[in-house]
Amino acid sequence: MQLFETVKEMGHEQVLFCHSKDPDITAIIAIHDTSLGPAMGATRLFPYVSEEAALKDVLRLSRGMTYKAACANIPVGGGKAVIIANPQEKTDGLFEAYGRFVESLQGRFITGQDVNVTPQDVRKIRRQTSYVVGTSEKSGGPAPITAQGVLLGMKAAVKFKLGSQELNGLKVAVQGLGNVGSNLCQYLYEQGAELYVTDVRSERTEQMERLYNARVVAPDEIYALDVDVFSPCAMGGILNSSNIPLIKAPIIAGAANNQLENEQLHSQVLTSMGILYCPDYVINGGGLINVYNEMIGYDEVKAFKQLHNIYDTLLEIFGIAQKQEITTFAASQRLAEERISKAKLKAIAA
Ligand SMILES: NC(=O)C1=CN([C@@H]2O[C@H](COP(=O)(O)OP(=O)(O)OC[C@H]3O[C@@H](n4cnc5c(N)ncnc54)[C@H](O)[C@@H]3O)[C@@H](O)[C@H]2O)C=CC1
Ligand SMILES: O=C(O)CCC(=O)C(=O)O
Repeated sequence: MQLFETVKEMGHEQVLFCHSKDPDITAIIAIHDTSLGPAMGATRLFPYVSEEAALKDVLRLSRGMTYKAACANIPVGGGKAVIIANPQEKTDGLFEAYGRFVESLQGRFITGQDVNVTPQDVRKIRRQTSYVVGTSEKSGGPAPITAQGVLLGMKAAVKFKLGSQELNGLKVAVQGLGNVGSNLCQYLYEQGAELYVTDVRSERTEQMERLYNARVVAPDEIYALDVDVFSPCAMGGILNSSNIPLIKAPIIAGAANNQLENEQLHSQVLTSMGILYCPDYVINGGGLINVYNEMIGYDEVKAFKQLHNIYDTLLEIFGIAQKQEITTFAASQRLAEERISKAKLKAIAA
């Protein structure tokens, strides 16, 4: 990867490569855009197969956060961080050392919990820096509200595609039953949806089967199910040229960040197949909305009002895409870029 060429093209302001010897830690913090406010984005811990894979992930995730904030109308910028490590090897020292790197940015980057990082881990990061969110008992952590946002987005998509926002009796396939996916299963069950689930961890699938009468399928069987909605809630890059042709669901509405392996190509393929794709950074904005509200002084009513915008924003995006004959991904990008430009102009004028 040509690093400077890539960051210029993607629009990043700063990429910080973090290393300490004792404890041994390797992490990357990417700040995409701070023109609307400090960069917010959670920290992911993952045993990446290569440094390039970690870098690619953090660059895409941080850019997605800029668009996510704009679509959610939240005055913050986009950032994200990845710690390259095995989840089995997490230590207090690792999170404390990472916290010192976050502190060194003096509030340009504010972080929280993503894949393989728990609220308890975030408390360890907080020992070294105050620039963390998602530890408040008051707001309940970002995952349940992210799942609520996905549910709202799914209702918008079902209304647009099938004519009614009713989820009762619809078949929904959920991939990934972690913090977000398991909450989503609960809400879908409460709405009367029929659940099909998969995870690489059998204890998670067993729990969903027991609690919500979900039908369990193998990880590679989830794509081809004859369902109404496919909800990817595991890792990114899971919609690619080999599995998209298998998808029968007319709607894709899930929480995972960076679902499309190749955004331009795969959003086009989905559109040509008549599949309505909910852009990930719009439908999964609930976590950001939650931690932002936590940062400014948590007010549940205000947070839920902002969360409900996900429904309207998605309907607006679907409308733009239909009218302009573009993909929903391109429509969301347009909407976000317009909002960012307007906010920048307003800031200059003030
Ligand atoms: N936690 C939050 O509030 C937010 C999360 N997201 C995104 O949503 C996704 C899920 O986040 P969390 O639930 O917090 O993560 P998590 O780590 O708690 O859950 C992910 C689950 O996916 C499973 N999984 C991994 N690979 C799989 C595969 N190939 N097939 C089936 N299952 C697989 C894992 O075993 C795990 O149970 C991530 O992409 C994250 O970036 C986005 C916005 C906010
Ligand atoms: O939890 C956070 O810090 C912000 C939310 C986030 O990172 C995400 O939506 O991916």
